[in-house]
This record gives sequence, structure tokens and C-alpha cells, in this order.
Amino acid sequence: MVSASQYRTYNRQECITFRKTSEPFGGLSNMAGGYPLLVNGISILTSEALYQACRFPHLPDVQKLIIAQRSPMTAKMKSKPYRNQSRPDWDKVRVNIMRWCLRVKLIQNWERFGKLLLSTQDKPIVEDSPKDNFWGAIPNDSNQLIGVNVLGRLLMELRELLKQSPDFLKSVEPPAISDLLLLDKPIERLSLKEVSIHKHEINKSQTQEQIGLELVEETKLAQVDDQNEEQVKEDQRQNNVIQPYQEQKSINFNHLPEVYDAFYIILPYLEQQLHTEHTIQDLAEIFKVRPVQIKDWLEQGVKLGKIKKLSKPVRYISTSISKNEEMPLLDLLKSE
Ligand SMILES: Nc1c(N[C@@H]2O[C@H](COP(=O)(O)O)[C@@H](O)[C@H]2O)[nH]c(=O)[nH]c1=O
Repeated sequence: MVSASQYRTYNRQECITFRKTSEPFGGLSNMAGGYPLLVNGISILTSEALYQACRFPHLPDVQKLIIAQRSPMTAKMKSKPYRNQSRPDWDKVRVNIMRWCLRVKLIQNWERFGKLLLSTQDKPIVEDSPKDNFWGAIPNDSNQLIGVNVLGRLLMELRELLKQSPDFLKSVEPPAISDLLLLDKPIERLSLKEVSIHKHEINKSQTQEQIGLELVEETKLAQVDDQNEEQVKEDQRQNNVIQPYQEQKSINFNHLPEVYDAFYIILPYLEQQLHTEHTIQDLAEIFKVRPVQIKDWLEQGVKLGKIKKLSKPVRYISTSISKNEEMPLLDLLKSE
């Protein structure tokens, strides 16, 4: 059950809404074609198919069936008979999985999806749905839409990150969720550079239409994977990557932000890194943003009492290591 406080009322004329993928902002829908994905070297036509496949890490054949569909709606329909076999924690993890799917959609369609997101300026984004007031909001007779609008809120979160910290989005870690498998393999980190290499490789041998239907042959990607692996190792040697997030009870990554300021979006990630002491420079490298940006976020965290500044040399650490508390100012989906 979602608590009543999570529901929002939007005035249609003030919002960017989308219902059909053919509408001007239809590309924001997970059902929209033209935003192909490649995860673990596997081609997936839409974020909807990726999201639905994530229900079934333990049923690779069902994942294959979902991924093989040409239409995102059919992908969703194919998952329906198996819904009661979704991973047992699905309701707890689905928001975070959707957040990750949207990041994958952006990193792999940087120009097209990025442009579309930014063209919504700073208006509320709302999925106009006839019956789903969880992911979207349902219209009423007063030209309003009412719902939790999780998808719209995740898109607004992503838009703010794109505006304020685009570099943060240029690599995508798998979410901190156990058993996140695609066809039996753990989901890998993605980076903008690797994505373009992969796409180049695929385009050489297959049309975009074809890759939607079949799995990319491992051999075609082997050479690229070797290069990527080397690069990842090098990044790790230089401590230059955000390490895969560990599951930690004290941080709820399933939150939805109320305030669409990149600071509040980054804060849980920052706090997680600060379970051990870090300098500004360390954090700038980890998050791939300028040190002044990190300094600004750290100062905000210190003011909120979430981060403690240590001296000689200057280092920072999270104050919530032992308190096991949730973040203030973030609107958490407690019931999720
Ligand atoms: N747009 C749209 C839908 N909504 C989409 O379905 C996804 C959630 O799936 P689930 O959690 O399995 O209910 C999410 O991407 C949401 O935006 N559902 C539809 O049946 N038809 C539609 O036209």
C-alpha cells in the first residue's frame, strides 16, 4: 500500500504529460520505441522490456521471452502470466529498478533522450494514465491528474541530474539489489564510452531492427569486452569509479525525491561513500564532478547534520553510520 501522502495533484496545463508514444513527449514513456538498450551485451528494444525482465532474474527463459518481443506492450503482456513468480522482493525493489532502467535509457540514448528530457524545462512530468495511479496519474473532470506518478517523478529526478551533474550519469552502476541477473549473468556497470563502442560494433554487423530480436553474439563483443575490462581495471586501480553500491540497511535507495535539487538526489550516494572518510578530491574522482561541486554538496550535507567535517587533513564522513536513520527532506516510499 502506498501512503496517502505520496499522492500528488497536477494541473494539466502546467505539466508535461504523455499517454501515447506518438505524442510530442511520448518518448518519455517506457513503451517508446527508438531508444534501444544494450545490457550485458544483450540487445533490448525498450526500457519497458528491461524493466519487466528484471522481475525474473531466476527465470532466464521468461526473460528471453520478454526481451524477444518486438512490441513493448507485448513484452509486458508476456510477463503477465508469470507475474506471481516475480522475484519475492519485487514490490520493494521495483522503483529502484525503474530508476536504473531510465538511467540505462539515457546513457544509451544520450543525445535523443537527453534532449527530450531537457526540453521539458522545469515543468512537472506526469504519465497520464487511464488506470495506473502508481506509475502515473489519472485525469479527473477538473483538468487535473491525481496519482503517485512514480515514473514522472523519476524522470524529473533524472532531468535534474542531467542539468546539474551530467558527468554523474555517464556511468551507470547496477542498483544495490541482490540477484540482479540478466540471462543468468550479473548486470554490469555501463559507461558512456563503452556504450558507444558497443553500438558501433553492433551497427557494423546488424541493423537496429535485427538486434531487437536476437541476442548479440558474444564473439562479436568479445574484443570490445576485453577492452572494456581493461578500462574498468584501470579505473579501479585509479580508484576512479563509483564502486557497486553495497546493500546497506541505513540507506533507502528506493526513495523518491520531493525536492528536485541534484543535492538531495546525490546525498544518499554521497553518504554511502562517506561510510569511510574521504577527501574532496577522492569524492570528485569517484563522482566524476568538479571538486567545487563536491565541496558545495559536502557543505550542504554538513549543514543538514548528515556529514561531519574532519580536519588535518580535511576529510569528510557520514554522521549516520550508527544511527540507522533515513534521510530527511527526501520523500521516501516507506510502504514500498
Ligand atoms: N504506459 C502504459 C503502462 N505503464 C507502464 O507500465 C510499467 C509498469 O509496469 P507494471 O509495474 O508491471 O505494472 C511502467 O513502465 C509504466 O509506465 N502500462 C500499460 O499497461 N499500458 C500503457 O500504455
